[in-house]
Amino acid sequence: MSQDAVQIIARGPRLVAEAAAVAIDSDPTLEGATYSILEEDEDHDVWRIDAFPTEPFEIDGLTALLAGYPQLTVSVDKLADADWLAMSLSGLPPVRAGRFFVYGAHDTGRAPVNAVKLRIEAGAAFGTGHHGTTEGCLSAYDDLIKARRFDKVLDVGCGTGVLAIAAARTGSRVAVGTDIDRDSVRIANENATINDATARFVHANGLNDRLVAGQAPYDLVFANILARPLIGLAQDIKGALKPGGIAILSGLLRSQERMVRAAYLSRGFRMVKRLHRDAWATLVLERP
Ligand SMILES: C[S@@+](CC[C@H](N)C(=O)[O-])C[C@H]1O[C@@H](n2cnc3c(N)ncnc32)[C@H](O)[C@@H]1O
Repeated sequence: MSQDAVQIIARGPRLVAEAAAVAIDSDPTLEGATYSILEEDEDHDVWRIDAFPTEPFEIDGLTALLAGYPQLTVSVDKLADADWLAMSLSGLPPVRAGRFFVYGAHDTGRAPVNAVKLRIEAGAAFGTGHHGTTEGCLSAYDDLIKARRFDKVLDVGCGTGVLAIAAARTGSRVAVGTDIDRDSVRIANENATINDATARFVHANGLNDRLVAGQAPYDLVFANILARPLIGLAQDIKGALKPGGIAILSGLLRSQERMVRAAYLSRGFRMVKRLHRDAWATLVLERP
């Protein structure tokens, strides 16, 4: 991470903010830039993009891209400390998603008795439960396990490992995850230990790993990554699932739902459910 970490904030109407978010997703040079999009003021149609570029070329790329949307008001603020991510997470409140209660060390003792408690230390990884995509995946999963048990679960793009850990803690015998980011894999394995969960995480691109292949076929695959990789991985995810198995997909914007859905429906998947959180969509699909 560069010394001068910045936060770029862009505010404007939903359609414009969503179009800018799609443009960020489509720009291969901005693949590593983390951002979120959410509704800030429902009454006045104010949506907000928060981007956290870590390299000078990402700052330049994002600023130039957002300048192409004159209806957005853009500000670039220096963050006081290079450890901005840890700082921003340390004060976050716990999250309740279905039966799951996701909390950090600072919230120990606040968990309700009847919840499945997941203590997640994020560090530099994504997945505290606060993001609409993680929360959407956990809520969709919580709903499914009311009626069905998923013996083997795969989590593609595990981040903190929160999704596979949730599965391991609710009866899945096998819970494995992959991430292209080595720090995330380390953090996810640490979180598995903290939560006494038999989940295992490996460094891999998509499903491309011997452990992942060795445990296939799966009853359920989580993939909370971006729209483009979700489309690119459709065939691999189908190949890794049992017939009748479930894919929970997130990381896509509502505006990208149709194209992601098409990639899976064209392979015979059936749409089971979709959830919306802020601008984000979570899709639940069943393999033929
Ligand atoms: C949005 S985060 C999701 C984290 C967590 N699963 C959750 O739901 O909160 C996406 C994660 O996918 C990882 N990722 C992106 N592309 C990937 C790929 N092709 N293969 C494996 N992991 C990938 C990123 O490094 C990041 O940790």
